[in-house]
Amino acid sequence: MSVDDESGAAALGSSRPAARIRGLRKVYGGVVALHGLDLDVVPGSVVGLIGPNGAGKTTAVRCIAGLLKPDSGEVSIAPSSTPGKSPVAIAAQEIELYPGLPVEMNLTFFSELSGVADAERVLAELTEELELGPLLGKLPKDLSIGQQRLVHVAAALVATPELLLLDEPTAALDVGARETLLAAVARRRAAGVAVLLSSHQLQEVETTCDSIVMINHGEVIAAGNVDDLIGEHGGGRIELTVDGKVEVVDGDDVAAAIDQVMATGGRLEAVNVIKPSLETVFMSLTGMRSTDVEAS
Ligand SMILES: Nc1ncnc2c1ncn2[C@@H]1O[C@H](COP(=O)(O)OP(=O)(O)OP(=O)(O)O)[C@@H](O)[C@H]1O
Repeated sequence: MSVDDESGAAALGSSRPAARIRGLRKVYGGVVALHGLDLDVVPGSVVGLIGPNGAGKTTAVRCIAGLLKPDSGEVSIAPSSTPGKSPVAIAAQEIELYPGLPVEMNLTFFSELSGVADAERVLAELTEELELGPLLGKLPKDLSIGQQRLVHVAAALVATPELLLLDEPTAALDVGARETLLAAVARRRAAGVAVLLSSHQLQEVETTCDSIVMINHGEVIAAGNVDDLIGEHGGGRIELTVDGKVEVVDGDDVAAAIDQVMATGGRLEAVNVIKPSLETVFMSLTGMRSTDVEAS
């Protein structure tokens, strides 16, 4: 990773990417995890990084954060435009908290590590924003997995980064905590932070992200504005279960789909109508079914 040495003063409010990724390639032994990823994340936007299990999302996020060395390619991170803020912070997929420190000390430690200005105020605001108050005195082992995840993401937010990398930040969060966290992400976007959000939760990606990069087997299979992609690839589909087998019919005409599938006989057990959405884009481009997507 390189942090550009030009002044970052123009980064906020400009279209200059906070992260500029070109030709990112990573091979593990014989497995090519990334074939040459191109990606920009501009200030004040949230880019969703989506793809099936093993697509290469975590590899990409870790390479961008500088935690993993790519085999080739360029990762440029814009320097911080504001003294006391970090250029980049990551909430990695694996929860990383110091087991011997209560939550408050963990967060204080991470804010000191990043050299954030006015750490006490930042921590107090974050505690209120993410409703962390009841957790502050507890050790990580005494938290639920969802609570640990929230504190783990908070440890990235205390760095007040200008580029925020989030790898499955809402995994294991309940509905309330998920909404609280996504609202915090939206506030940072509004404040000019560039966010890269990797997630399997396509509904939250659809509502939270301005654009997406969809990868499969380490290659980009779609990229762009969420609404444009839904318009282009997200036609509705109908899944009909006949004698335990799922048949997929494209379109939104349920009666015609039933007629088509029942023409060959069999017992109709279930009909699942899927409206155009990021999920239908995902299914159309990866060949997955809705049940696969729910399980992923
Ligand atoms: N340390 C490793 N050693 C060998 N292969 C690895 C390693 N880490 C990842 N891989 C492989 O690289 C590919 C991409 O993995 P990666 O974890 O980046 O995918 P992902 O999209 O984040 O998956 P998931 O959605 O399941 O978290 C997979 O084929 C995976 O098996």
